[in-house]
Amino acid sequence: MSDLLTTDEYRALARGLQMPEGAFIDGSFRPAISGATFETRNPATGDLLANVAACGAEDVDFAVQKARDAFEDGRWSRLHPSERKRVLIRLAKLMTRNARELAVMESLDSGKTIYDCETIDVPEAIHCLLWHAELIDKLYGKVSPASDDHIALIVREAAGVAGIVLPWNFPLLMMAWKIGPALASGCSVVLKPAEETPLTALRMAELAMEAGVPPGVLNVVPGGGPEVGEPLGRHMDVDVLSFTGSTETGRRFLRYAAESNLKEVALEMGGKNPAVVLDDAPNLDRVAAHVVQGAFWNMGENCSASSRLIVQRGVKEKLLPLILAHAREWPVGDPLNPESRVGTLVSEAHCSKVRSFLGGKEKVLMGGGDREGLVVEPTILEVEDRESKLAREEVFGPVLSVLTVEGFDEAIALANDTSYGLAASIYTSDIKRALRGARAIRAGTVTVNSFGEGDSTTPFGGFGLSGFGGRDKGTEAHDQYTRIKTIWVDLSDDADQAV
Ligand SMILES: NC(=O)C1=CN([C@@H]2O[C@H](COP(=O)(O)OP(=O)(O)OC[C@H]3O[C@@H](n4cnc5c(N)ncnc54)[C@H](O)[C@@H]3O)[C@@H](O)[C@H]2O)C=CC1
Ligand code: BAL
Repeated sequence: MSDLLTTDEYRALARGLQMPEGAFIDGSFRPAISGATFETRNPATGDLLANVAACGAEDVDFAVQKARDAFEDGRWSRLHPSERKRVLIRLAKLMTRNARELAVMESLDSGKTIYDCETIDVPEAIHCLLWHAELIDKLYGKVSPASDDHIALIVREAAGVAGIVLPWNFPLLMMAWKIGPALASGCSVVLKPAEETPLTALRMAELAMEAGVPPGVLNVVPGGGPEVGEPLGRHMDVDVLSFTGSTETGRRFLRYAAESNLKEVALEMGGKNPAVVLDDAPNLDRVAAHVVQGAFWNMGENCSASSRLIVQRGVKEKLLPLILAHAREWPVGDPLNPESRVGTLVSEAHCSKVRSFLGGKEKVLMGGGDREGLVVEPTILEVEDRESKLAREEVFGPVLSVLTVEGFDEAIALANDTSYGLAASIYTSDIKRALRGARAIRAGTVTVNSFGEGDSTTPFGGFGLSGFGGRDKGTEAHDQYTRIKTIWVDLSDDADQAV
Protein backbone atom coordinates (compact mmCIF):
# COMPACT_ATOMS: atom_id res chain seq x y z
CA MET A 1 0.00 0.00 0.00
CA SER A 2 2.87 2.36 0.79
CA ASP A 3 3.95 2.79 -2.81
CA LEU A 4 0.47 3.54 -4.10
CA LEU A 5 -0.12 7.13 -5.23
CA THR A 6 -2.74 9.57 -4.01
CA THR A 7 -6.02 10.03 -5.90
CA ASP A 8 -4.79 13.36 -7.28
CA GLU A 9 -1.58 11.77 -8.48
CA TYR A 10 -3.54 8.98 -10.19
CA ARG A 11 -5.81 11.56 -11.81
CA ALA A 12 -2.81 13.47 -13.13
CA LEU A 13 -1.36 10.26 -14.48
CA ALA A 14 -4.70 9.38 -16.10
CA ARG A 15 -4.82 12.76 -17.85
CA GLY A 16 -1.42 12.11 -19.41
CA LEU A 17 -2.17 8.60 -20.70
CA GLN A 18 -1.93 7.95 -24.40
CA MET A 19 -4.90 5.69 -25.17
CA PRO A 20 -4.54 3.13 -27.98
CA GLU A 21 -7.28 3.38 -30.59
CA GLY A 22 -6.52 1.17 -33.58
CA ALA A 23 -6.84 -2.56 -34.00
CA PHE A 24 -3.41 -4.17 -33.64
CA ILE A 25 -2.85 -6.47 -36.61
CA ASP A 26 0.41 -7.72 -38.11
CA GLY A 27 2.53 -5.60 -35.83
CA SER A 28 0.89 -2.21 -36.12
CA PHE A 29 -2.15 -0.21 -35.14
CA ARG A 30 -4.65 0.34 -37.94
CA PRO A 31 -8.23 1.56 -38.26
CA ALA A 32 -11.06 -0.89 -38.86
CA ILE A 33 -11.38 -1.61 -42.58
CA SER A 34 -14.83 0.01 -42.49
CA GLY A 35 -13.39 3.05 -40.70
CA ALA A 36 -15.98 2.62 -37.92
CA THR A 37 -15.15 3.37 -34.29
CA PHE A 38 -16.83 2.91 -30.92
CA GLU A 39 -16.46 4.88 -27.72
CA THR A 40 -14.95 3.44 -24.62
CA ARG A 41 -15.82 5.45 -21.53
CA ASN A 42 -14.85 5.53 -17.88
CA PRO A 43 -17.84 3.97 -16.09
CA ALA A 44 -17.05 5.96 -12.94
CA THR A 45 -17.30 9.38 -14.60
CA GLY A 46 -18.82 8.82 -18.03
CA ASP A 47 -15.76 10.52 -19.56
CA LEU A 48 -14.72 9.47 -23.04
CA LEU A 49 -11.43 7.58 -22.96
CA ALA A 50 -10.95 6.70 -26.62
CA ASN A 51 -12.64 6.09 -29.95
CA VAL A 52 -11.55 2.57 -30.73
CA ALA A 53 -11.62 0.76 -34.07
CA ALA A 54 -14.95 -1.08 -34.39
CA CYS A 55 -13.81 -4.10 -36.33
CA GLY A 56 -15.92 -6.51 -38.31
CA ALA A 57 -15.67 -9.83 -40.14
CA GLU A 58 -13.29 -8.41 -42.74
CA ASP A 59 -10.82 -7.33 -40.02
CA VAL A 60 -11.10 -10.78 -38.45
CA ASP A 61 -10.30 -12.37 -41.83
CA PHE A 62 -7.30 -10.11 -42.25
CA ALA A 63 -6.00 -10.80 -38.72
CA VAL A 64 -6.48 -14.57 -39.04
CA GLN A 65 -4.65 -14.53 -42.38
CA LYS A 66 -1.71 -12.67 -40.80
CA ALA A 67 -1.74 -15.03 -37.81
CA ARG A 68 -1.80 -18.04 -40.14
CA ASP A 69 1.10 -16.67 -42.23
CA ALA A 70 3.12 -16.13 -39.06
CA PHE A 71 2.34 -19.61 -37.80
CA GLU A 72 3.20 -21.36 -41.04
CA ASP A 73 6.47 -19.57 -41.74
CA GLY A 74 7.61 -20.46 -38.23
CA ARG A 75 8.81 -16.99 -37.20
CA TRP A 76 7.45 -17.79 -33.73
CA SER A 77 6.07 -21.34 -33.80
CA ARG A 78 9.40 -22.87 -34.84
CA LEU A 79 11.68 -20.80 -32.63
CA HIS A 80 13.52 -22.80 -30.02
CA PRO A 81 11.30 -22.72 -26.91
CA SER A 82 14.07 -20.97 -24.99
CA GLU A 83 13.88 -18.14 -27.57
CA ARG A 84 10.14 -17.75 -27.06
CA LYS A 85 10.84 -17.79 -23.35
CA ARG A 86 13.39 -15.00 -23.70
CA VAL A 87 10.92 -12.77 -25.56
CA LEU A 88 8.07 -13.44 -23.13
CA ILE A 89 10.31 -12.67 -20.18
CA ARG A 90 11.15 -9.39 -21.91
CA LEU A 91 7.42 -8.72 -22.26
CA ALA A 92 6.94 -9.36 -18.53
CA LYS A 93 9.77 -6.90 -17.83
CA LEU A 94 8.16 -4.28 -20.06
CA MET A 95 4.88 -4.81 -18.23
CA THR A 96 6.69 -4.29 -14.95
CA ARG A 97 8.22 -1.09 -16.28
CA ASN A 98 4.76 0.08 -17.40
CA ALA A 99 2.83 -1.45 -14.49
CA ARG A 100 1.41 1.79 -13.17
CA GLU A 101 0.23 2.92 -16.60
CA LEU A 102 -1.45 -0.47 -17.17
CA ALA A 103 -3.09 -0.33 -13.74
CA VAL A 104 -4.51 3.16 -14.31
CA MET A 105 -5.70 2.32 -17.82
CA GLU A 106 -7.39 -0.83 -16.51
CA SER A 107 -9.11 1.02 -13.68
CA LEU A 108 -10.31 3.84 -15.94
CA ASP A 109 -11.72 1.48 -18.55
CA SER A 110 -13.46 -0.97 -16.19
CA GLY A 111 -14.33 0.80 -12.91
CA LYS A 112 -12.10 -1.64 -11.01
CA THR A 113 -10.33 -0.13 -8.03
CA ILE A 114 -6.80 1.11 -8.54
CA TYR A 115 -5.91 -0.80 -5.37
CA ASP A 116 -6.86 -4.10 -7.03
CA CYS A 117 -5.30 -3.17 -10.35
CA GLU A 118 -2.00 -2.22 -8.71
CA THR A 119 -1.82 -5.04 -6.17
CA ILE A 120 -3.55 -7.95 -7.93
CA ASP A 121 -4.40 -7.65 -11.61
CA VAL A 122 -1.15 -6.26 -12.97
CA PRO A 123 1.31 -8.20 -10.76
CA GLU A 124 -0.59 -11.46 -11.27
CA ALA A 125 -0.71 -10.92 -15.03
CA ILE A 126 3.06 -10.40 -15.03
CA HIS A 127 3.61 -13.47 -12.88
CA CYS A 128 1.39 -15.56 -15.12
CA LEU A 129 3.32 -14.62 -18.26
CA LEU A 130 6.63 -15.29 -16.54
CA TRP A 131 5.44 -18.65 -15.26
CA HIS A 132 4.42 -19.89 -18.71
CA ALA A 133 7.56 -18.46 -20.27
CA GLU A 134 9.74 -20.26 -17.72
CA LEU A 135 7.82 -23.49 -18.20
CA ILE A 136 7.96 -23.82 -21.95
CA ASP A 137 11.54 -25.08 -22.37
CA LYS A 138 11.04 -27.65 -19.61
CA LEU A 139 8.05 -29.55 -21.00
CA TYR A 140 9.13 -32.91 -22.38
CA GLY A 141 7.22 -35.27 -24.63
CA LYS A 142 6.83 -39.00 -23.90
CA VAL A 143 8.04 -42.30 -25.29
CA SER A 144 5.51 -45.09 -25.10
CA PRO A 145 6.41 -48.54 -23.73
CA ALA A 146 6.11 -50.13 -27.19
CA SER A 147 7.93 -53.35 -28.14
CA ASP A 148 11.67 -53.47 -28.86
CA ASP A 149 10.84 -53.41 -32.55
CA HIS A 150 9.12 -50.07 -32.35
CA ILE A 151 9.55 -46.67 -30.90
CA ALA A 152 6.54 -44.49 -30.34
CA LEU A 153 6.95 -40.83 -29.57
CA ILE A 154 4.10 -38.84 -28.10
CA VAL A 155 4.76 -35.22 -28.92
CA ARG A 156 2.95 -31.96 -28.37
CA GLU A 157 2.69 -29.47 -31.18
CA ALA A 158 1.35 -25.94 -31.18
CA ALA A 159 -2.32 -25.99 -32.24
CA GLY A 160 -1.94 -23.19 -34.82
CA VAL A 161 -4.08 -20.05 -34.76
CA ALA A 162 -5.78 -19.47 -31.42
CA GLY A 163 -8.86 -17.26 -31.21
CA ILE A 164 -9.28 -15.71 -27.77
CA VAL A 165 -12.42 -13.87 -26.61
CA LEU A 166 -12.21 -11.99 -23.32
CA PRO A 167 -14.63 -10.60 -20.72
CA TRP A 168 -14.54 -7.14 -19.12
CA ASN A 169 -14.13 -8.07 -15.46
CA PHE A 170 -10.40 -8.95 -15.52
CA PRO A 171 -9.34 -7.70 -18.95
CA LEU A 172 -5.57 -7.78 -18.46
CA LEU A 173 -5.41 -10.82 -16.19
CA MET A 174 -7.61 -12.95 -18.45
CA MET A 175 -5.45 -11.91 -21.38
CA ALA A 176 -2.37 -13.13 -19.49
CA TRP A 177 -4.08 -16.41 -18.50
CA LYS A 178 -4.68 -17.10 -22.17
CA ILE A 179 -1.83 -15.56 -24.16
CA GLY A 180 0.74 -16.86 -21.64
CA PRO A 181 0.29 -20.52 -22.57
CA ALA A 182 -0.81 -19.78 -26.16
CA LEU A 183 2.31 -17.78 -27.07
CA ALA A 184 4.63 -19.98 -25.02
CA SER A 185 3.31 -23.02 -26.92
CA GLY A 186 4.06 -21.35 -30.26
CA CYS A 187 0.53 -20.47 -31.37
CA SER A 188 -0.37 -17.26 -33.17
CA VAL A 189 -3.22 -15.38 -31.55
CA VAL A 190 -6.20 -13.32 -32.68
CA LEU A 191 -7.70 -11.81 -29.55
CA LYS A 192 -10.97 -9.96 -29.07
CA PRO A 193 -11.20 -7.90 -25.88
CA ALA A 194 -14.64 -7.11 -24.45
CA GLU A 195 -16.06 -3.97 -26.07
CA GLU A 196 -16.36 -2.38 -22.60
CA THR A 197 -12.63 -2.74 -21.90
CA PRO A 198 -10.41 -2.82 -24.99
CA LEU A 199 -7.57 -0.57 -23.84
CA THR A 200 -5.09 -2.71 -21.90
CA ALA A 201 -5.26 -5.52 -24.49
CA LEU A 202 -4.26 -3.04 -27.21
CA ARG A 203 -1.46 -1.61 -25.10
CA MET A 204 -0.25 -5.15 -24.34
CA ALA A 205 -0.04 -5.94 -28.06
CA GLU A 206 2.18 -2.90 -28.49
CA LEU A 207 4.38 -3.97 -25.57
CA ALA A 208 4.59 -7.50 -26.99
CA MET A 209 5.86 -6.10 -30.27
CA GLU A 210 8.45 -4.03 -28.40
CA ALA A 211 9.52 -7.18 -26.53
CA GLY A 212 10.18 -8.98 -29.81
CA VAL A 213 6.98 -10.95 -30.47
CA PRO A 214 7.05 -10.96 -34.29
CA PRO A 215 4.36 -9.21 -36.36
CA GLY A 216 1.26 -11.31 -36.93
CA VAL A 217 1.77 -13.43 -33.82
CA LEU A 218 -0.37 -11.39 -31.40
CA ASN A 219 -3.27 -9.56 -33.04
CA VAL A 220 -5.93 -7.65 -31.11
CA VAL A 221 -9.23 -7.01 -32.90
CA PRO A 222 -11.61 -4.83 -30.88
CA GLY A 223 -15.33 -4.70 -31.56
CA GLY A 224 -18.68 -6.19 -30.67
CA GLY A 225 -19.59 -9.79 -29.95
CA PRO A 226 -21.68 -10.45 -33.06
CA GLU A 227 -19.34 -8.33 -35.21
CA VAL A 228 -15.96 -9.79 -34.12
CA GLY A 229 -16.57 -12.66 -31.69
CA GLU A 230 -18.90 -14.56 -34.00
CA PRO A 231 -16.72 -14.36 -37.16
CA LEU A 232 -13.76 -15.49 -35.03
CA GLY A 233 -15.78 -18.37 -33.58
CA ARG A 234 -16.96 -19.39 -37.06
CA HIS A 235 -13.65 -18.88 -38.83
CA MET A 236 -12.54 -21.91 -40.85
CA ASP A 237 -8.86 -21.13 -40.28
CA VAL A 238 -8.92 -20.76 -36.49
CA ASP A 239 -7.77 -23.97 -34.80
CA VAL A 240 -8.77 -23.37 -31.21
CA LEU A 241 -11.07 -20.89 -29.49
CA SER A 242 -10.65 -19.97 -25.85
CA PHE A 243 -13.43 -17.95 -24.25
CA THR A 244 -14.18 -16.48 -20.83
CA GLY A 245 -17.57 -14.90 -20.25
CA SER A 246 -21.22 -15.75 -19.81
CA THR A 247 -22.66 -19.24 -20.23
CA GLU A 248 -25.06 -17.93 -22.86
CA THR A 249 -22.24 -16.70 -25.07
CA GLY A 250 -20.17 -19.80 -24.30
CA ARG A 251 -22.96 -21.94 -25.76
CA ARG A 252 -22.80 -19.85 -28.92
CA PHE A 253 -19.11 -20.67 -29.37
CA LEU A 254 -19.94 -24.37 -29.30
CA ARG A 255 -22.52 -23.77 -32.02
CA TYR A 256 -20.09 -21.68 -34.08
CA ALA A 257 -17.50 -24.47 -33.89
CA ALA A 258 -20.05 -27.18 -34.72
CA GLU A 259 -21.27 -25.21 -37.73
CA SER A 260 -17.78 -24.38 -39.05
CA ASN A 261 -14.54 -26.35 -38.74
CA LEU A 262 -15.09 -28.11 -35.38
CA LYS A 263 -12.29 -26.05 -33.87
CA GLU A 264 -11.57 -27.03 -30.29
CA VAL A 265 -13.35 -24.80 -27.82
CA ALA A 266 -12.45 -24.07 -24.20
CA LEU A 267 -15.05 -22.21 -22.16
CA GLU A 268 -14.60 -20.62 -18.75
CA MET A 269 -17.94 -19.23 -17.62
CA GLY A 270 -19.90 -18.16 -14.60
CA GLY A 271 -20.81 -19.64 -11.25
CA LYS A 272 -23.14 -19.51 -8.27
CA ASN A 273 -20.37 -20.40 -5.93
CA PRO A 274 -21.02 -21.59 -2.37
CA ALA A 275 -19.03 -20.74 0.75
CA VAL A 276 -19.98 -23.50 3.20
CA VAL A 277 -19.36 -22.62 6.85
CA LEU A 278 -19.80 -25.54 9.24
CA ASP A 279 -20.36 -25.11 12.96
CA ASP A 280 -16.80 -26.22 13.82
CA ALA A 281 -15.19 -23.61 11.54
CA PRO A 282 -11.93 -22.34 13.06
CA ASN A 283 -11.23 -18.66 13.76
CA LEU A 284 -14.58 -17.17 12.80
CA ASP A 285 -13.16 -13.70 12.38
CA ARG A 286 -10.84 -14.99 9.68
CA VAL A 287 -13.68 -16.98 8.11
CA ALA A 288 -15.74 -13.79 7.97
CA ALA A 289 -12.89 -11.92 6.29
CA HIS A 290 -12.63 -14.61 3.60
CA VAL A 291 -16.38 -14.81 3.03
CA VAL A 292 -16.53 -11.03 2.57
CA GLN A 293 -13.57 -11.03 0.23
CA GLY A 294 -15.12 -13.88 -1.75
CA ALA A 295 -18.37 -11.96 -2.15
CA PHE A 296 -17.20 -8.38 -2.69
CA TRP A 297 -13.77 -8.55 -4.29
CA ASN A 298 -13.89 -6.89 -7.72
CA MET A 299 -17.45 -5.67 -6.91
CA GLY A 300 -18.55 -9.30 -7.13
CA GLU A 301 -17.90 -9.05 -10.88
CA ASN A 302 -16.05 -12.30 -10.64
CA CYS A 303 -16.89 -15.73 -11.98
CA SER A 304 -15.62 -17.35 -8.78
CA ALA A 305 -17.36 -14.91 -6.40
CA SER A 306 -18.78 -16.70 -3.36
CA SER A 307 -22.28 -15.40 -3.83
CA ARG A 308 -23.98 -18.02 -1.63
CA LEU A 309 -23.07 -18.29 2.04
CA ILE A 310 -24.33 -21.67 3.24
CA VAL A 311 -24.03 -21.51 6.99
CA GLN A 312 -24.81 -24.15 9.57
CA ARG A 313 -27.38 -22.90 12.07
CA GLY A 314 -25.11 -23.58 15.07
CA VAL A 315 -22.56 -20.96 13.99
CA LYS A 316 -24.76 -18.45 12.20
CA GLU A 317 -25.47 -16.16 15.17
CA LYS A 318 -21.78 -15.72 15.87
CA LEU A 319 -20.66 -15.48 12.25
CA LEU A 320 -23.08 -12.93 10.81
CA PRO A 321 -22.02 -9.97 13.01
CA LEU A 322 -18.39 -10.67 12.11
CA ILE A 323 -19.28 -10.75 8.43
CA LEU A 324 -21.12 -7.43 8.72
CA ALA A 325 -18.14 -5.91 10.54
CA HIS A 326 -15.73 -7.02 7.83
CA ALA A 327 -18.07 -5.92 5.06
CA ARG A 328 -18.06 -2.39 6.51
CA GLU A 329 -14.30 -2.37 5.92
CA TRP A 330 -14.92 -2.47 2.16
CA PRO A 331 -15.35 1.22 1.37
CA VAL A 332 -17.19 2.09 -1.81
CA GLY A 333 -15.70 4.99 -3.71
CA ASP A 334 -13.84 6.55 -6.59
CA PRO A 335 -11.92 3.71 -8.27
CA LEU A 336 -8.85 5.98 -8.45
CA ASN A 337 -8.89 6.50 -4.67
CA PRO A 338 -6.39 3.95 -3.32
CA GLU A 339 -8.55 3.53 -0.20
CA SER A 340 -11.57 2.28 -2.20
CA ARG A 341 -12.17 -1.45 -2.16
CA VAL A 342 -15.43 -1.37 -4.14
CA GLY A 343 -15.41 0.68 -7.33
CA THR A 344 -17.88 1.15 -10.15
CA LEU A 345 -19.74 -1.53 -12.09
CA VAL A 346 -18.66 -1.83 -15.67
CA SER A 347 -21.69 -0.47 -17.51
CA GLU A 348 -25.20 0.87 -17.23
CA ALA A 349 -26.63 -2.36 -18.61
CA HIS A 350 -24.74 -4.50 -16.14
CA CYS A 351 -25.58 -2.20 -13.21
CA SER A 352 -29.31 -2.46 -14.06
CA LYS A 353 -29.00 -6.23 -14.19
CA VAL A 354 -27.40 -6.34 -10.72
CA ARG A 355 -30.01 -3.94 -9.30
CA SER A 356 -32.79 -6.15 -10.66
CA PHE A 357 -31.84 -8.72 -8.00
CA LEU A 358 -32.51 -6.23 -5.19
CA GLY A 359 -35.69 -4.88 -3.63
CA GLY A 360 -37.42 -8.25 -3.25
CA LYS A 361 -38.87 -9.86 -0.14
CA GLU A 362 -35.53 -11.08 1.25
CA LYS A 363 -34.44 -9.71 4.63
CA VAL A 364 -31.70 -7.11 4.11
CA LEU A 365 -28.82 -7.54 6.56
CA MET A 366 -26.71 -4.85 4.93
CA GLY A 367 -26.76 -2.49 1.94
CA GLY A 368 -29.37 -2.85 -0.75
CA GLY A 369 -29.79 0.90 -1.13
CA ASP A 370 -29.54 3.00 -4.27
CA ARG A 371 -26.30 4.87 -4.88
CA GLU A 372 -25.52 7.46 -7.46
CA GLY A 373 -23.72 6.34 -10.59
CA LEU A 374 -22.94 2.79 -11.58
CA VAL A 375 -22.43 1.75 -7.99
CA VAL A 376 -24.07 -1.00 -5.97
CA GLU A 377 -23.12 -1.01 -2.33
CA PRO A 378 -22.10 -4.32 -0.74
CA THR A 379 -25.36 -6.07 0.07
CA ILE A 380 -26.08 -9.07 2.28
CA LEU A 381 -29.49 -10.71 2.15
CA GLU A 382 -31.04 -13.57 4.09
CA VAL A 383 -32.55 -15.86 1.46
CA GLU A 384 -35.13 -18.46 2.49
CA ASP A 385 -36.59 -19.43 -0.86
CA ARG A 386 -34.08 -21.83 -2.36
CA GLU A 387 -35.75 -21.55 -5.76
CA SER A 388 -35.46 -17.76 -5.89
CA LYS A 389 -33.27 -15.87 -8.37
CA LEU A 390 -30.97 -14.85 -5.53
CA ALA A 391 -30.42 -18.46 -4.56
CA ARG A 392 -29.90 -19.77 -8.07
CA GLU A 393 -28.76 -17.13 -10.57
CA GLU A 394 -25.39 -15.49 -10.99
CA VAL A 395 -25.66 -11.83 -9.90
CA PHE A 396 -22.12 -10.77 -10.85
CA GLY A 397 -22.33 -7.89 -8.38
CA PRO A 398 -21.54 -7.25 -4.70
CA VAL A 399 -24.49 -9.24 -3.37
CA LEU A 400 -24.20 -12.10 -0.88
CA SER A 401 -27.13 -14.46 -0.27
CA VAL A 402 -27.20 -16.16 3.13
CA LEU A 403 -28.80 -19.62 3.29
CA THR A 404 -29.10 -21.60 6.52
CA VAL A 405 -28.69 -25.37 6.87
CA GLU A 406 -28.83 -27.80 9.76
CA GLY A 407 -25.90 -30.13 9.04
CA PHE A 408 -23.06 -31.30 6.79
CA ASP A 409 -25.09 -33.41 4.35
CA GLU A 410 -27.65 -30.68 3.79
CA ALA A 411 -24.85 -28.16 3.29
CA ILE A 412 -23.16 -30.26 0.62
CA ALA A 413 -26.47 -31.04 -1.08
CA LEU A 414 -27.32 -27.33 -1.20
CA ALA A 415 -23.82 -26.43 -2.42
CA ASN A 416 -24.41 -28.85 -5.31
CA ASP A 417 -27.94 -27.63 -5.99
CA THR A 418 -26.84 -25.58 -8.97
CA SER A 419 -26.13 -26.20 -12.64
CA TYR A 420 -22.84 -24.35 -12.27
CA GLY A 421 -19.65 -25.83 -10.84
CA LEU A 422 -16.80 -23.35 -10.86
CA ALA A 423 -15.60 -22.71 -7.32
CA ALA A 424 -16.51 -23.38 -3.70
CA SER A 425 -15.09 -22.90 -0.20
CA ILE A 426 -15.55 -25.03 2.87
CA TYR A 427 -14.76 -23.85 6.40
CA THR A 428 -14.32 -26.46 9.15
CA SER A 429 -11.64 -27.51 11.63
CA ASP A 430 -12.24 -31.20 10.92
CA ILE A 431 -9.81 -32.34 8.21
CA LYS A 432 -11.98 -35.31 7.29
CA ARG A 433 -15.09 -33.16 6.85
CA ALA A 434 -13.01 -30.66 4.88
CA LEU A 435 -11.74 -33.30 2.48
CA ARG A 436 -15.03 -35.19 2.27
CA GLY A 437 -16.75 -31.91 1.50
CA ALA A 438 -14.10 -30.82 -1.00
CA ARG A 439 -14.47 -34.09 -2.86
CA ALA A 440 -18.26 -34.10 -2.74
CA ILE A 441 -18.76 -30.54 -4.00
CA ARG A 442 -18.95 -30.43 -7.79
CA ALA A 443 -16.64 -27.51 -8.60
CA GLY A 444 -13.37 -27.06 -10.45
CA THR A 445 -11.69 -25.35 -7.48
CA VAL A 446 -12.53 -25.93 -3.81
CA THR A 447 -10.67 -23.91 -1.19
CA VAL A 448 -10.50 -25.04 2.42
CA ASN A 449 -10.73 -22.40 5.17
CA SER A 450 -10.00 -19.66 2.64
CA PHE A 451 -11.26 -17.96 -0.51
CA GLY A 452 -9.13 -17.81 -3.64
CA GLU A 453 -8.50 -18.98 -7.16
CA GLY A 454 -5.13 -20.62 -6.59
CA ASP A 455 -2.18 -19.10 -8.42
CA SER A 456 -0.49 -19.43 -11.82
CA THR A 457 0.56 -22.99 -10.98
CA THR A 458 -2.97 -24.34 -10.50
CA PRO A 459 -5.54 -25.10 -13.21
CA PHE A 460 -8.75 -23.07 -13.14
CA GLY A 461 -12.06 -23.91 -14.76
CA GLY A 462 -15.37 -25.51 -14.00
CA PHE A 463 -17.92 -28.21 -14.51
CA GLY A 464 -21.46 -28.04 -15.87
CA LEU A 465 -22.56 -24.56 -16.96
CA SER A 466 -19.26 -23.14 -15.65
CA GLY A 467 -16.82 -24.77 -17.98
CA PHE A 468 -16.07 -26.93 -20.95
CA GLY A 469 -13.07 -28.21 -22.81
CA GLY A 470 -10.03 -26.95 -20.98
CA ARG A 471 -8.42 -25.15 -18.12
CA ASP A 472 -6.68 -21.79 -17.76
CA LYS A 473 -3.45 -21.63 -15.70
CA GLY A 474 -1.15 -24.43 -14.62
CA THR A 475 0.55 -26.82 -17.03
CA GLU A 476 -2.99 -27.92 -17.99
CA ALA A 477 -3.49 -24.58 -19.76
CA HIS A 478 -1.07 -25.78 -22.43
CA ASP A 479 -3.53 -28.54 -23.36
CA GLN A 480 -5.77 -25.85 -24.87
CA TYR A 481 -3.11 -24.61 -27.25
CA THR A 482 -1.31 -27.84 -28.19
CA ARG A 483 -2.19 -31.03 -30.01
CA ILE A 484 -0.92 -34.49 -29.18
CA LYS A 485 0.67 -36.41 -32.00
CA THR A 486 1.92 -40.01 -32.03
CA ILE A 487 4.99 -40.76 -34.12
CA TRP A 488 5.33 -44.52 -34.54
CA VAL A 489 8.56 -45.91 -35.96
CA ASP A 490 9.07 -49.54 -36.91
CA LEU A 491 12.65 -50.48 -36.00
CA SER A 492 12.51 -54.11 -37.16
CA ASP A 493 14.78 -55.42 -39.92
CA ASP A 494 11.84 -55.95 -42.24
CA ALA A 495 10.53 -52.43 -41.63
CA ASP A 496 10.64 -51.67 -45.33
CA GLN A 497 7.85 -54.22 -45.89
CA ALA A 498 4.24 -53.15 -45.75
CA VAL A 499 2.87 -52.74 -42.20
N1 LIG B 1 -16.03 -14.78 -16.46
C1 LIG B 1 -17.30 -14.77 -16.31
O1 LIG B 1 -17.81 -15.66 -15.73
C2 LIG B 1 -18.12 -13.67 -16.85
C3 LIG B 1 -19.48 -13.73 -16.75
N2 LIG B 1 -20.23 -12.73 -17.21
C4 LIG B 1 -21.69 -12.86 -17.01
O2 LIG B 1 -22.33 -12.56 -18.23
C5 LIG B 1 -23.27 -11.53 -18.06
C6 LIG B 1 -23.36 -10.72 -19.32
O3 LIG B 1 -22.15 -10.03 -19.55
P1 LIG B 1 -21.62 -9.84 -21.03
O4 LIG B 1 -20.59 -8.81 -21.07
O5 LIG B 1 -22.79 -9.66 -21.92
O6 LIG B 1 -20.91 -11.26 -21.27
P2 LIG B 1 -20.61 -11.96 -22.62
O7 LIG B 1 -20.35 -13.39 -22.36
O8 LIG B 1 -21.67 -11.65 -23.61
O9 LIG B 1 -19.26 -11.25 -23.12
C7 LIG B 1 -18.00 -11.84 -23.05
C8 LIG B 1 -17.31 -11.72 -24.40
O10 LIG B 1 -18.08 -12.40 -25.39
C9 LIG B 1 -18.32 -11.54 -26.49
N3 LIG B 1 -19.60 -11.83 -27.10
C10 LIG B 1 -20.82 -11.36 -26.72
N4 LIG B 1 -21.77 -11.83 -27.54
C11 LIG B 1 -21.16 -12.60 -28.47
C12 LIG B 1 -21.62 -13.33 -29.59
N5 LIG B 1 -22.91 -13.35 -29.95
N6 LIG B 1 -20.72 -14.03 -30.31
C13 LIG B 1 -19.42 -14.00 -29.97
N7 LIG B 1 -18.93 -13.29 -28.94
C14 LIG B 1 -19.79 -12.60 -28.19
C15 LIG B 1 -18.28 -10.15 -25.89
O11 LIG B 1 -18.06 -9.18 -26.88
C16 LIG B 1 -17.16 -10.29 -24.89
O12 LIG B 1 -15.91 -10.14 -25.51
C17 LIG B 1 -22.79 -10.77 -16.84
O13 LIG B 1 -23.81 -10.10 -16.22
C18 LIG B 1 -22.23 -11.88 -16.00
O14 LIG B 1 -23.25 -12.50 -15.27
C19 LIG B 1 -19.68 -11.67 -17.85
C20 LIG B 1 -18.33 -11.55 -18.00
C21 LIG B 1 -17.43 -12.53 -17.47
N1 BAL C 1 -11.89 -14.63 -11.78
C1 BAL C 1 -11.29 -15.01 -12.99
C2 BAL C 1 -12.19 -15.27 -14.13
C3 BAL C 1 -13.34 -14.36 -14.28
O1 BAL C 1 -13.95 -13.90 -13.34
O2 BAL C 1 -13.71 -14.08 -15.41
